[in-house]
Amino acid sequence: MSETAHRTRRSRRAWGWHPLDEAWARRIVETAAVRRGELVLDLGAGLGALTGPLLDAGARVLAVELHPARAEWLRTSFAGRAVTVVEADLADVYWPGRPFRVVASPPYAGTTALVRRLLTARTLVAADVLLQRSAAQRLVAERPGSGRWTVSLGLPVPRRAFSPPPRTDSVVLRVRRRGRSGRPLGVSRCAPCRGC
Ligand SMILES: C[S@@+](CC[C@H](N)C(=O)[O-])C[C@H]1O[C@@H](n2cnc3c(N)ncnc32)[C@H](O)[C@@H]1O
Repeated sequence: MSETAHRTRRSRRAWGWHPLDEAWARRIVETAAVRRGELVLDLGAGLGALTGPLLDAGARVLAVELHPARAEWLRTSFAGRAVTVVEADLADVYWPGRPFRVVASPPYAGTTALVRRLLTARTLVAADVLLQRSAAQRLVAERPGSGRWTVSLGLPVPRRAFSPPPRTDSVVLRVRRRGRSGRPLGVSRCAPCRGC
């Protein structure tokens, strides 16, 4: 195999993903109940499957994407809208100094470390992160963040929500900061069901 072909195969594996269906992306954003004007980080924004619905919900979005062509696509596609595109590695991102939320479908490799790091952010209010079900279940069992957070399984996202369908089911990991009373703070209830 030529060096170029080898590089292309490697980069396909490293960058490839199963794009999220538009209707499911909208459902994830709707379930997160983002409020108008909130600062929301889309970590691993890809081609903006979640960025678009977040902007439509009135959020100010910080979209982080490492792949240069995807970052450029985001800049062009959402030009003039309330989005800042940051071409950077998630491992190097500093969390904002003001209150923020996360609604994201990050790369599955390294999501557990990402969520753990996220929970150290003083200004994080809430996070809705699409993960492989098994990784999300492990995080819920681990209860990271020393009691400052409620970490639970949210919206189940079936394989058919992606094309092509991946091998495993996914779920939105739902993270909410606890208030003094122990109840989740600062986010309205899940919009569609009003009770989860
Ligand atoms: C699972 S895809 C999700 C894309 C998009 N959010 C969606 O739902 O369709 C993850 C994205 O993260 C990007 N990515 C991979 N590693 C990254 C890293 N270390 N830092 C930032 N972005 C990364 C990939 O280029 C890809 O676009």
